[in-house]
Amino acid sequence: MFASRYLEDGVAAGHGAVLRVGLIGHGAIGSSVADALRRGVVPGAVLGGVLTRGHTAATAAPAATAAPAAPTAPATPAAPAAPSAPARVRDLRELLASADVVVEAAGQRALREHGPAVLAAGRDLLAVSVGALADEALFRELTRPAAARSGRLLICPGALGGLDAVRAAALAGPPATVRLTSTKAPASLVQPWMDGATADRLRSLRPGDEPVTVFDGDAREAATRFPRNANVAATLALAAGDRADVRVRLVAAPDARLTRHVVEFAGPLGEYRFELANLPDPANPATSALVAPAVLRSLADLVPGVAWLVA
Ligand SMILES: NC(=O)C1=CN([C@@H]2O[C@H](COP(=O)(O)OP(=O)(O)OC[C@H]3O[C@@H](n4cnc5c(N)ncnc54)[C@H](OP(=O)(O)O)[C@@H]3O)[C@@H](O)[C@H]2O)C=CC1
Ligand SMILES: O=C([O-])CC(=O)C(=O)O
Repeated sequence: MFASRYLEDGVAAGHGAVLRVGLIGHGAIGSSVADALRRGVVPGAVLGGVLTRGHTAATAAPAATAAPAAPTAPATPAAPAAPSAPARVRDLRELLASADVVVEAAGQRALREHGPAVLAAGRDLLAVSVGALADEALFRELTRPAAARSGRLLICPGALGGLDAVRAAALAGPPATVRLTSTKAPASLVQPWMDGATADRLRSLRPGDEPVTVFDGDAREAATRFPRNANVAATLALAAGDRADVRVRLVAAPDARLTRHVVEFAGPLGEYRFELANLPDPANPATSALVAPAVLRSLADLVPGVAWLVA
């Protein structure tokens, strides 16, 4: 259904059967996604525009009008990167004009700030900063019945995996246990609200020191208190049927070369355990390098005319 809408829009706008992607954020995730789209890694998807606040040095290039999506055939993944500046837009209005789907990869505040307007404009919104949905009011606003507007909120699995099985099993009945244990390098877990002693303790952990549990509680609180670390907790809770009782433990591990997420799920059909050990993104070690490809995978599912999927 949505695919044919993109197809018709694209053809009507003279862009051919392409999916134009608008990006909010051009940091570790956004810049990788933008580069991959330019290289044609997702056949049928093109970069429409990129919106940032221009606060971060690496993303503070002067604003320029976004180029409209070109109707060219997508390159193969092996094609060399197109050396071009991001298709920078000045504001959300300009981004919406250049996009069929908008990807939020900019932080929980950005999802709060732009999410409602994206959906109201009839664009689908692929959210990465899923922890923002721990705010009940925002969740209700972004998930109002589709009849009220045509855009849909799509949740990117991001750094997690196994959510297909969790979603499927949760449809069979409420799970008895849903647990997430995330282990990261200590510096990535330091938060502005922590007292000086706690922050200093985390920063001073050295290889060989014992891991330190920095949080043990529910998914909503985890996502709120660790907005750059525990979006995955909110994602798991939603996949398990919007459960309030998902237990989350965040561990600072001085020896952690990889960011580890362990999902444990027990439901009426069985028990599952998924463990992901992700390389951190070199541009932002708090973010797993898997997240940008996860966005690309989600976008690939939205391209019109796709013949087969592992959905
Ligand atoms: N679901 C998951 O598995 C994961 C989710 N995340 C989420 O993704 C977010 C982005 O991660 P990452 O790319 O590593 O972060 P970075 O800090 O590397 O990049 C953030 C980008 O967003 C831009 N930005 C920030 N606020 C706004 C805004 N209000 N409007 C427009 N642009 C904005 C920044 O530019 P500027 O400052 O110039 O505006 C920058 O380009 C994280 O904050 C986290 O919420 C991260 C990892 C995993
Ligand atoms: O990238 C990760 O491993 C997870 C993460 O930061 C988040 O969920 O916010």
